[in-house]
Order: sequence, then structure tokens, then C-alpha cells
Amino acid sequence: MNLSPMPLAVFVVDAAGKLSSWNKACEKLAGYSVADINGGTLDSIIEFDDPPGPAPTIAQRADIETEGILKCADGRRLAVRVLVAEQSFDPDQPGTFSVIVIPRPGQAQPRYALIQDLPVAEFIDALPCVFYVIDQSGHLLLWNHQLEDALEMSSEEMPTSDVQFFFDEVDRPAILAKILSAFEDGGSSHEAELVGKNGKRTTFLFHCARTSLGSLAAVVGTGLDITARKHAEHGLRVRERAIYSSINAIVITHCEEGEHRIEYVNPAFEQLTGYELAEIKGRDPRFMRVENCDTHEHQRISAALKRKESVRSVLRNRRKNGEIFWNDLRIDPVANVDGEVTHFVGVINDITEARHYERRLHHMAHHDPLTGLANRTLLHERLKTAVDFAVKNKTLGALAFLDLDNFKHINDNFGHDAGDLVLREVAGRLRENMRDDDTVARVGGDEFVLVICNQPSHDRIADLVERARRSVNAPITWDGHEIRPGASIGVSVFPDDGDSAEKVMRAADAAMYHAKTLGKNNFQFYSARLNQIVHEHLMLEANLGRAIREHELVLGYQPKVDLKTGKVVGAEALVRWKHPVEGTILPDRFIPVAEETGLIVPMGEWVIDEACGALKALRALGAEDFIISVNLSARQLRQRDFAERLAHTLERHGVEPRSLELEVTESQLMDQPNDAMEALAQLKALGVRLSIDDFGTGYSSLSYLQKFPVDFIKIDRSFLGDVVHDGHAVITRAIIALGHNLKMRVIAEGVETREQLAFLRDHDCDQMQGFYFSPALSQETLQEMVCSGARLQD
Ligand SMILES: Nc1nc2c(ncn2[C@@H]2O[C@@H]3COP(=O)(O)O[C@H]4[C@@H](O)[C@H](n5cnc6c(=O)[nH]c(N)nc65)O[C@@H]4COP(=O)(O)O[C@H]3[C@H]2O)c(=O)[nH]1
Repeated sequence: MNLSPMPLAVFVVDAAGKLSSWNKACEKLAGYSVADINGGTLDSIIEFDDPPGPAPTIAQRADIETEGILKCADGRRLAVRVLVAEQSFDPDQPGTFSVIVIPRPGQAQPRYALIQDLPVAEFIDALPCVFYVIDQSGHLLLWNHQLEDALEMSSEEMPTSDVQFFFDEVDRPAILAKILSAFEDGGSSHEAELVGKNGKRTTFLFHCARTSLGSLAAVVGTGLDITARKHAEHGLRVRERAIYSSINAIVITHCEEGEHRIEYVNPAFEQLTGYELAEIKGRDPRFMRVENCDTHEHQRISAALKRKESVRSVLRNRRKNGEIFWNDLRIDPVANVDGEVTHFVGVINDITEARHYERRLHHMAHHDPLTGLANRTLLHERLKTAVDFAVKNKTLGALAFLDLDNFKHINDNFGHDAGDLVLREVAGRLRENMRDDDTVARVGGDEFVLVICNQPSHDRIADLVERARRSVNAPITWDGHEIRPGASIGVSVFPDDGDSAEKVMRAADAAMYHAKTLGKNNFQFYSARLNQIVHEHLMLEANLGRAIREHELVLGYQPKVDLKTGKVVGAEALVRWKHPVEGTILPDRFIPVAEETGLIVPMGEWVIDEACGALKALRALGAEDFIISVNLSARQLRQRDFAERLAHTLERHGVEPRSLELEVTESQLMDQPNDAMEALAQLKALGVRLSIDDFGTGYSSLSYLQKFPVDFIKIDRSFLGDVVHDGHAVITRAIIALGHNLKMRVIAEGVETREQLAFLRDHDCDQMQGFYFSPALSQETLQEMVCSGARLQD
């Protein structure tokens, strides 16, 4: 064992106390040479302050600090502390003991008295740093190999170089100043980068101190390689800067015993929340929470923090100014080197804008832009919820479909702005009449829907719907005009009329259909009978197309008689449906379905084609002037190429246009009078005859009537009634006079009695048709009648 670097005096003795080795410090302290001590015992050198009695063995002294006197070679008696320790870690010397001798206070030698015993050169080279001694000329007197490595220089090159050249030119003045300061003030320290001969750069933390070598003033110093630390510091600074400059608000909290205290917030946080670090440092970040809001999210966060786990949450927080913002928050734990979580980093994203945008999108996806009411999508959701609720809780609810009766008329006459105003006004009125829990939706141009929840009775529902209907009825002023919207409403009650949204909607639809067929501005509840009607309607709708294709339709011809001559001058073609199962179906049942479905157009074409065929046949029989009239739907009239197609049909059958008469009802003409006028003008130009059907029921404006290029007006059947006695006679007379004044001829339909006939004759009516003379006949029977020259008897 080599004891020489040890500065304390140490003897090695065996169990009997015989000295076997000692160190230089020991020689120094006691003044013995090797020869003096060799073979001696511990007792010959140290006098222990033992209590009276037998002296303890060496082993007994182990690990006990005792005091004694070191008997020095020069006769001095030095008071010492003695520590005996068994050299158990040295397997080569079993049973040997170290005896460490420490001079007692006041007895010690100067601190570094033993230094010359140390192998300084080895120490210097073993230092974990560079070592140097510089003289006043700035040249190295002493250095270790670490310095050579850093400078990439050999030992030979070192003394010849001025130390300032070990540094970058820009750093040199500062380096010189530091060395100078060490010479003048006794010491200095600084960080600087040593530049190796081949460019290697190493950052050192230098400490130097003034010293003297004999009479030579010098500076001795060390330099600790801090390159790695510098890199780390730089990295940290970059990261710190990144956090500082991040556009995301960042908060760092310190956590201890479940408490979270804000330690740092970046400027983005300050900007976002309005709080500055100084005023919130040390507070729990939850102070920003909105009370009683997002409680579930807060619980989730607390639980994650307790488990020291990351968590993400979207919740509302309050800014300093009280404003609430949506926070997309992410919190991550930060552990120290021992893996213990000491901090949490929270990244806050203000997503208020995005949330609002999302909400706006959601609102747009679920609401009608014009009125702000729920749209079809939202209606379906709400209805489903309401029906499910009613089924589960055994309460009553209602679904009301509401159609504005005259919306098209409003749009056509007052323009789309007026139409929009009416829709918005109606929407507002419906909303006002419903509770917040109810739903008011707009699902089409003029179609509104109400979902009414939680009602005590059918009566109460009826009251509510009636109130809504009346509110819609109130007049709206537009550009000085008073518009009075009307509404047809169909109502189904759930769960009575259906336990699912689909069934309830079907029922309300049926009720609505019924309400419309009953006339305008009323409301109807769904009923089983109603269902039957609607079912029938659907059946007709499904079969009518086939009926047209499969030739199940036939025409009946009701003769028209000239009232002056009694001669049969024409006939009205009336369509019938010979249904293979149901038998003959009259047009009043299926024409409205054909109108609704658009099948009226192909059906109308067939009728004209058939009527032309009949005209051709009659002509062949010699009835040259015979006229057949057909009923025309407004839908046919609106077809752009109707006149053209009609001309083709007439040509194909070789029928003169003047033999065909087209009857259009007064109400259909007045629906869009300007368009109708244009269409009628085209037909007139073609040469066909025109007549206004059901005259007296359609509120004709006289100015229009004058302009329609029609040949006949047909007094509506309803005015004939008891024409001889009641007020209808006045109207009938007026219509006949009006027609004649407008240079039109007048025909009366539905004539059933001799009295009616007499009345018509007395008032100069031109023609008649009706059961009194004949119902509609088959083509063959009509031909027979015409050929036989049958006449109306006086
Ligand atoms: N009470 C009574 N009724 C009488 C009398 N004389 C005739 N009628 C009935 O009155 C209706 C006259 O036809 P409309 O007013 O044009 O009314 C027609 C017409 O608007 C429509 N229609 C019939 N055929 C066609 C067609 O081919 N095309 C179109 N678009 N509509 C048609 O169906 C309606 C009903 O037709 P129909 O059921 O055939 O009923 C016919 C006819 O049978 C009478 O003395 N007393």
C-alpha cells in the first residue's frame, strides 16, 4: 500500500502493536527515520491516555478515538488524537491496523506543510481542468497536458506562445485585462473560448490568482471545460425563448402536496387572460374557472393531475376583464431527474372564435336563413325527441303542418321582397305564440311546422293551433297595401296518432291535405277517416299513371244545345276512369291528384287527341259545324309549346281548329292573369275557340275579362240553383248581360229543370248543357244523337 500522498501521519501495526509501515507525513511529524522505527512498537512511539489498569490491545482500541502523546525523535512530546482502524479492506494484511495520528489543536503544523510530499506533477495532470502558470510577460511557465489538448499544441510549442494568441482576436483585450487584474488585484475569473491550433474551440471558465515563484511574480490558474454546459445553457435559453415568444399561452405550475401554484406564464398568456405574471404568481390557475361551468371537465383535469398524467380539455375560462373564453387546454407533467413530477406545463389555446364559427355553422346547418326558424334537419331531431318524450312520459304533444294559402299570389302580385316580408312576419308571429320548448320550423317556401310539447288535452292543442292560425291571419302592410295571409293547418297528436316521428308526420300530412281540400284558412286534426281519404289519394296517385298508359280513361260527351234553335251544336268532353277493380271513377276524385302529380299534362294531351278523333268521326258523319270542348288545366296552359303541340294534333287528325273549344276555369285564369292572357292569345291565333268555365266563382277583374280573347263564358252550376226564386237569378242575369256586353256568348251548365231552362231562355242565354237534356254520353251515343237530329223540346 502506498501511503505517501496522505497528508495525515499514519502507522501500520499488527495485532501485537508492532510497526510495519508508516508514511512520510509520519516521519515528518515525529522526526523518525525508517531505521529509527523499524522493529519498534506503537507503545514506544505513542503514550496513550489510558485509564488505570491493564492497557487495551490494539484490537480493543479499534474504532475508538483516544488521546495520547507522540514521542518525537527530537524529544518533543506532541499531544495527539489517535484513531485505530482495522485494515479490513486490505485482504493482503489480515489483522493489521492503521493508526492515524492527528495533532491536537494548537499542535498542528501549517496547513500545507506537507505539500512537498505530494506528487504535484501527477496531481496537476490528473486535474479535471486545464492548469497554467503565467509570468508577467504573458508566457506559460507551467501547464498540464489538458491545456496542450485544448490548444492542440505540443509541449515544445507551448512556452514560446504568448497566451493571448490562444484566444480569438476579439477576445484578446478582455483576456489581457483579466490576467492583468489577477496580477494587480490578486485574482480574477472569466469565461473564454480557447482556440486550438487546428481550430478546435473549447469554452472554459478560468480562475486565476496571483502567486510568486521565488521573486518572480506569476499568475496560477485553472480552466474548467464548460463547453457542454454552455451548449446545454444555450439549448435552455432557446427553449426558454421559445416559450416566451410562443403565440400559445403557456403556464407553468409547481406542484407540491397536491397544490398547484403558478410559477411562470408567458406574454401570450398575459395577453390572452389580461393577467400579468406578477399578480398571479403563486396562485392556483383554477382561479380563472367559470363557477358552475364545465364541472365535468374540471373533475377530469383534477383526476389527471392527481395521477400526474397529461390531460386535454376544452372548457370555459374567465379573462381579467370578466369576459369568458373557450380554452382548448393541454396539460403535461414535467418530472425532475429522479422522475418525480414537480411541475405541470399548460398550453392554452383560445378557440372562442373557432367555437363561435362552429356554432354559426351549426346554426346555419339547422336553421332557415330567411326566418331564423329551425330547418328540416333540426325539426326532425326535435320531433323525434318530443315524440320519444311523450311516449315515455305518457304526455301529449302535437305536430302541426301549416301552409300559407295565398303565398304564390302574394309573390306574384307584390314581388319577392313582399313575399320574404310575409314569411318573416309569419315566422315571428308563430314564434311569439309558441313557448320556448316548442319548435317552429320552416321547411319549404311557404310551409311551416310546429312541434308542440307537453300538452294536457286535445282541446288545449286545438286552442294553441287556432291561436297560431289567427296570428298568421292578421294583416301585413306592404307598400301601402294590406296583405292578409291565410293558413291551412293539419295537426296530428302524439302518441295517439303515432309513436314515431315518421308516423306522426304522415298523420299531420294527411290532416294538412284534408285541411286544404276543405278550403282555405282552416285547421284539421288527423282522424282515421282522414287517413282513409289520404290513403285513397295515394292509391289514385299510384295508379293514375298506369291508367293513362293502359287506356283505362274514356271520354264522355255532354251535349250542348243552342237555346234558340234547340239544336245540339256541340259537346263537352268529360273524362272518366274505368278502373278495373273500382269501376267508373269520376274526375272530381282523380283530377286534383292528376293536377298535383303533374299527370294532368299527359292526361290532357290524351283527352285532346281523343276529342279530335271524335270530331273527325262526327265530320265524317256530316256534322260539319259540331264543336267539342275540352277542359284545360292551367298547368297545360303554362306549357311553353302547348299551342304548337295542339296545332300538330289538330293537323294530324285533319280537324279544323274552330271545331275545338278549350275551357279554362275562371280561377285558374285569374291566378296568373298576364301569363294566361299571353297563352290564350297564342291559342286564339291558332283558331281554336276559348271559353271561361265556372264563371262567377273566380273574382274576375273586369279589366282582364275584357282583354281575354274568349268566345264563351260558362255560368257556374252553383248560380243556377233555385234560379227562379232566390238571389242567384240576379247574378245569372248579370253574367249573361256582362258576357253579351263583352261580345261573348254565354252558356249555362248543370241545367236540370224546366224552370231553369225557361229562365235562361227568358234572359237570352245562348246555350245550355245539363241533365235536363242529357248527361255525358259515349261517343257512339253522341254520334247517334247528332245523326238523328235530336233537339231540345220546348
Ligand atoms: N249536378 C249536375 N252536374 C252536371 C249536370 N250536367 C253536367 N254535370 C256535371 O258537371 C261537370 C261539368 O264539368 P266541369 O264544370 O267542366 O267540371 C269538370 C272539370 O272541371 C273536370 N274535368 C272533367 N273532365 C276533364 C278533363 O278532361 N280535363 C280536365 N282538366 N278537367 C276535367 O272535372 C269536373 C267534373 O266533371 P264531371 O264529374 O264529369 O262533372 C261534369 C258533369 O258531369 C247537371 O245537370 N247537374
